[in-house]
Amino acid sequence: MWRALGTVQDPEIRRPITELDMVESARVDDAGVAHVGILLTIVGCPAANAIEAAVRAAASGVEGVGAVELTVGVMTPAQRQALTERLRGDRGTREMPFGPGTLTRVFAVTSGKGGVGKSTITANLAAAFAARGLRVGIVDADVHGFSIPGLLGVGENAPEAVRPTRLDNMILPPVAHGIKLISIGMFLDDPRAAVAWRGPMLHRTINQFLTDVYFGDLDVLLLDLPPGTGDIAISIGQLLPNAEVVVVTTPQPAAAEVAERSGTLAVQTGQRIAGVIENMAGLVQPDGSVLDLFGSGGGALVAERLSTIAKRPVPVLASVPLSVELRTGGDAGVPVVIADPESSASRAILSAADALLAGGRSLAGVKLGLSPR
Ligand SMILES: Nc1ncnc2c1ncn2[C@@H]1O[C@H](COP(=O)(O)OP(=O)(O)OP(=O)(O)O)[C@@H](O)[C@H]1O
Repeated sequence: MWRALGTVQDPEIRRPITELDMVESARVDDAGVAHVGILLTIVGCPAANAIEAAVRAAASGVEGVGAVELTVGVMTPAQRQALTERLRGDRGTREMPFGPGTLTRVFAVTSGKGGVGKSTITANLAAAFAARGLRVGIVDADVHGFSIPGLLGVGENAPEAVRPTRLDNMILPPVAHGIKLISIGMFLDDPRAAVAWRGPMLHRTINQFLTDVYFGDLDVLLLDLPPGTGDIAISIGQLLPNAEVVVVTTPQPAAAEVAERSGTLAVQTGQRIAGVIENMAGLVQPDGSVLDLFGSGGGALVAERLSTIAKRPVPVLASVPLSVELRTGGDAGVPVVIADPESSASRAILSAADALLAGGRSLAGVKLGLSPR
């Protein structure tokens, strides 16, 4: 029975419920009735129905079990605190786990100006990493123009709950398409309201996202930065000097200069520029001809200039074409990389993700900060 219950994962924490002290009791009586008591983390846990159904299914699959009697309780504050301490593991009470020394690859996706598809690329890169079997998280740091929840289908019109669960001072991020995500949009009473915060407040919010949100052990963390070189980009530079920066630009040569500035800031804060992704490149038309709506060469130009600034070669990771599928996938909350992995946009993004993984930094000397089970 215990083994069967061990196959049930908490959908938000993504660990077996048997490891989270969520199974209070489990026994099978002589009549073949399984008596299972589970403890939810909080009252009104959004995952309650899913957990109950999974527990029932797992218990009834055990040999000799004819019926399942399930009792559902809620953890006491002390049990909850023990759980959050355990989840934080050896990282101590409120330490930020993604700074220098982390085993997680941290990519900050930036652009010189808005509307170049930075958020669309971030969501699709995350989906590409998840498709490669990696554990992926996204911090939507574009607090003034948050769009990641919508792009991954947890926007205001989506069926899933968009309010993250809170376990005392730990925040459990919603999971969409296997990606854990957190966004300022999830904390606003009115997601349409403008966020009018200044630097210190933004800095605190990003710091809190990185510290109090339980991402668990991630292989990759992506940050969707606001366009330009504002307060958030500087905060991320200070908090995560180990982050690798991905610069998104259009093929328009005139856009190259502004994109270059974002890369320059990264170099100044000691971050490594992982590469450039050119987005909105030539549109293949029904007759097979290519329409360069936004010109061409912008990606190569930015990469060349950033190579000079960084004093090391900065590659163009991919050139993603203008694509109706990419746009409609974003509108529908299903990244094109998942919906149509064979489309030309998907192939370009998947190859960019592979190039990013291949260009990994050395882990020599990095402390193994894995959470205990
Ligand atoms: N390659 C592409 N082909 C077609 N449409 C695209 C492409 N890339 C992005 N788009 C569309 O362009 C619009 C802007 O994209 P997105 O919101 O990702 O840009 P952004 O750079 O993150 O903007 P901001 O930083 O201002 O939030 C969206 O409607 C998106 O669907």
